[in-house]
Amino acid sequence: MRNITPTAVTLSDISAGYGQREVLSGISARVPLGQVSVVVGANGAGKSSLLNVVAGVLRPTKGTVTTTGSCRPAYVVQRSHVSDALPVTVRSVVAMGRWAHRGPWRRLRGHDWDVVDNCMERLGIGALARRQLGALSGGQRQRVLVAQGLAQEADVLMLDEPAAGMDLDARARIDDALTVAARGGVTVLRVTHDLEVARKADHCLLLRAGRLIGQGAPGETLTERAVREAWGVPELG
Ligand SMILES: Nc1ncnc2c1ncn2[C@@H]1O[C@H](COP(=O)(O)OP(=O)(O)OP(=O)(O)O)[C@@H](O)[C@H]1O
Repeated sequence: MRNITPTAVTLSDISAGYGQREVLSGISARVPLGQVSVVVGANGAGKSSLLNVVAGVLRPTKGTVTTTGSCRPAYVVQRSHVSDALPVTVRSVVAMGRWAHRGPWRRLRGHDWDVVDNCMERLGIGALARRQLGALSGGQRQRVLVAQGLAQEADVLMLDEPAAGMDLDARARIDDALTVAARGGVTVLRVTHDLEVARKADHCLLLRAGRLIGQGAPGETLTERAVREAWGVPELG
């Protein structure tokens, strides 16, 4: 008998879009508790939109999102959504992640700073602690945002292409940090168009043109045929 992990988030027959344009249609899927799940597919397939529906940022026109048990969310945006001019240090940005526990502008306690420093170490940005966010490279900045997400110690951590444009070392750091978080009980849901990342996840949701064409363990879901279909590549011969 297969061992089915409990579900953290259930999507039932979700449709969503922008204005009159529907970009997600009839999506029913589950996000398993305490695992790393990926939303994978080609450009424009609707990955970010689906993440936004789960995060409650984009309201579905049809269907429901239900969560099980404790479900405090954290959402890590893409670095391009953060202003270069923000006059704050790296450590302060990561510390903002603790507002989820202490409330905004409240004095952080010793434990909060331990979490902040630990999250920076996990992402390999400890040495950047006193630098201004705006003075960092794109890849460094993205790691700061992931550290901020981890510092929230959320139940469900959602990330939109957290490793986009990064070098191998930074990507490995992010992968490891997310895996460790999941092993600690956090439900991780990340968007990626990188098949290598998707194959290493515990669970994947494969999208094509706004529809779910597969879900489950990557080994079973990301077959050559399914990948060809998702990327619109015709079969040879
Ligand atoms: N704010 C918006 N307003 C209007 N249309 C949008 C908006 N955001 C996304 N779309 C459209 O919705 C569709 C799905 O976009 P989405 O960003 O969800 O896809 P994606 O799979 O994450 O793409 P990518 O890999 O290129 O980031 C696209 O056709 C896109 O043009």
